[in-house]
Amino acid sequence: MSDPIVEAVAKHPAPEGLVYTYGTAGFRTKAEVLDSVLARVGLVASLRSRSLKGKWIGVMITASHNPPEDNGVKLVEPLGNMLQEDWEVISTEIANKITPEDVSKYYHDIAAQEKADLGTPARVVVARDTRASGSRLLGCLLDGLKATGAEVKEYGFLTTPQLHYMVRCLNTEGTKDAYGTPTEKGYYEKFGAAFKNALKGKKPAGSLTVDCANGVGGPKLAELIKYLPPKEEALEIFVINDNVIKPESLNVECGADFVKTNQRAPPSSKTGPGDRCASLDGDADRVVYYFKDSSNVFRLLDGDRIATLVASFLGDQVRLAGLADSIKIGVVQTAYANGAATQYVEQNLKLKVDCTPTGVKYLHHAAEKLDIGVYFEANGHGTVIFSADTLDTVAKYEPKSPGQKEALDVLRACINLINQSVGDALSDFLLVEVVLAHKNWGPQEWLSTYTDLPNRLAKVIVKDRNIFKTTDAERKLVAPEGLQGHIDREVQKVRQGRSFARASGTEDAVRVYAEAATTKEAEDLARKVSELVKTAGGA
Ligand SMILES: CC(=O)N[C@H]1[C@@H](OP(=O)(O)O)O[C@H](CO)[C@@H](O)[C@@H]1O
Ligand SMILES: [Mg+2]
Repeated sequence: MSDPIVEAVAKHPAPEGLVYTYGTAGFRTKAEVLDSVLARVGLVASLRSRSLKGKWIGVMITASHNPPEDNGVKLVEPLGNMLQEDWEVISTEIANKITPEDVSKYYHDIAAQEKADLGTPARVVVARDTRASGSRLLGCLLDGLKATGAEVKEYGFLTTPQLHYMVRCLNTEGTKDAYGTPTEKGYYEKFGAAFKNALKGKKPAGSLTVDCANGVGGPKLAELIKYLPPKEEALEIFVINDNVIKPESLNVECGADFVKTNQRAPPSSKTGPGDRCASLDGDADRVVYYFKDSSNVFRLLDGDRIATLVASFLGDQVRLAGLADSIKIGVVQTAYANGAATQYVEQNLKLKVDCTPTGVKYLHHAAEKLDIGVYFEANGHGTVIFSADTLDTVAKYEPKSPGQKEALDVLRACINLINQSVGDALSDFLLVEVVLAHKNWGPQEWLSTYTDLPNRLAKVIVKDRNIFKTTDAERKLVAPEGLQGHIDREVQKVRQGRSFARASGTEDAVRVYAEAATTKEAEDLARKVSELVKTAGGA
């Protein structure tokens, strides 16, 4: 009797000699070597769903901010979270099995181990970004899914956060936690209405130009705009870099990663001084803001800035609503957060800061422990999550004055405006616009809240990055032995110095971060620490 698993896997043979890893952002590499991985991810998605008694699992085909020739795939848990860690291991294992028979055996072993009854339904939601390789890879994924007999919902093109939203909606449909209608229209209606309610008649000053990285965010934002209040009443949005007809232009000289890495606007940007601009990445789960100041100097407002802005605003609304005693807000950052941002949150906003390892799943997890958890990576990935108790308190609270009612209304609308399933560039920028409108701030006022410490991020190529082991949320190295002591000595030589080195989870390199009182000191420190890393890594 033929084995459908063996057949599906044999149809998409793995290239010889390649090792795949399910990393921070799923599998991600050159699209031309991903066929076998996609077919096998189909098998894992079904197993995961069956291990959860048929809950919907998401599969997103994207390589986010990577170049157009790359692609990738990641799995989404039922409430929209990133894949659980033991399943990352299973995914890596199955991707690296050599023969189709090995894959099939492993599939059945995992089914037994994870109590995934193969006779019960498996449900999987799939979507992709606009990369040219996406349609071929989708075919490979569907072959894997079909072989397992899964029920598949195909959404075509979606942003990554839209896919997370669909997964959460499908799994909560008809329950008291129902998140929304699991359709694109449902998404636009939910966020469009929340934006209008959160603005409460306030109008953001000026317009916003959104660079969509020539990715899937472009057409999706164009659609979302149809559900926002008319521009005369609320926000005028100019959409640029939205060319998805030319997939080779994806993330090229535009997008959030270009802006953050190069610390400059996309060359195509034509805005004037004081005009707010935002850039999304290729799958629209990251956003950074920027503008030209009155001297025509480029100014970046990154994820740290979004976190501080939003935390301060939500703190105000909670206090004004009379809820400060029952709801505590916290901010979660990684070691890449600028030291000035951390200090501002602790000393000016008087809020708690937690630091976690790099990667959204760690931040999300830490934020889940807070009443209101604001988490952003400096590069613009992030969101705000509200605990079940907080949602309950906010829903039931009876305001004692018109002022309390006003703040409570805004807070309730913000809860709906913020994508609870994952960081969402579209929802995040609408939230920023709401905050700026309420504060009556332009980008200059936002920037003036604190001054970033000059910093440098460098990449060092070493023989084996896996020898670099860290502790203390990746801020200190425990191996190679002695290296941390050398780094500490360099740090002490500069004013307000801070530096750390860690192996990247997405690239074959060690990242070095340094900040100090002046640009020169930050650059020197980054260079010295990079040299130490190079020597220790035997490059
Ligand atoms: C310094 C930096 O920006 N690191 C990024 C990058 O991780 P690395 O492990 O540093 O390669 O990609 C991750 C996935 O997109 C993202 O979560 C993270 O913030
Ligand atoms: Mg992304």
